[in-house]
Amino acid sequence: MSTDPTESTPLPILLLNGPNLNTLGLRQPEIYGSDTLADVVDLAERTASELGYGLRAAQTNHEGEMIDWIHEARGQVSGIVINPAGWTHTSVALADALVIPEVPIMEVHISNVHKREAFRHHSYVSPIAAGIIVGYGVRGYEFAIRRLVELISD
Ligand SMILES: O=C1C[C@@](O)(C(=O)O)C[C@@H](O)[C@@H]1O
Repeated sequence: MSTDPTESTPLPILLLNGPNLNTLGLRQPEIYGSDTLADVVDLAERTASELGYGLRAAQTNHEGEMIDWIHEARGQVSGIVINPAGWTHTSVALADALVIPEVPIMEVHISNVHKREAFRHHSYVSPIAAGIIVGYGVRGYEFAIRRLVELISD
């Protein structure tokens, strides 16, 4: 990475986690593992920082709050990594919102949703995502940030 002080700092990456992901580590560890949301944010911060980016992270159980944050992200972030959790499979409104910031979106699922119930096989977010990382456990967040930075740099 260049250390030229005249070079401007890139806009941060936004990491968004949807409903119930605040309970990571407790919730169905046989599916989601034992890492907590704090561990995920720590991993994401370290990965972003290694690549020269700051990270803003937020989690909510309230769909309208998530949509407001996505609107506010327009012009403020370089790209978005999102695990939409249950809204993946239900929310046209979330997918509509994610187009508004006009930045690359990476969709992450900790579990392999395609190995699970049929209702988890469809995602409203995937058609607008630049890429999807599924079934790599929480390391998927790291891979998503690495890919996001490649996309931003292109
Ligand atoms: O809450 C979640 C988490 C999830 O997005 C995942 O990370 O594997 C998969 C979704 O089906 C589920 O509703």
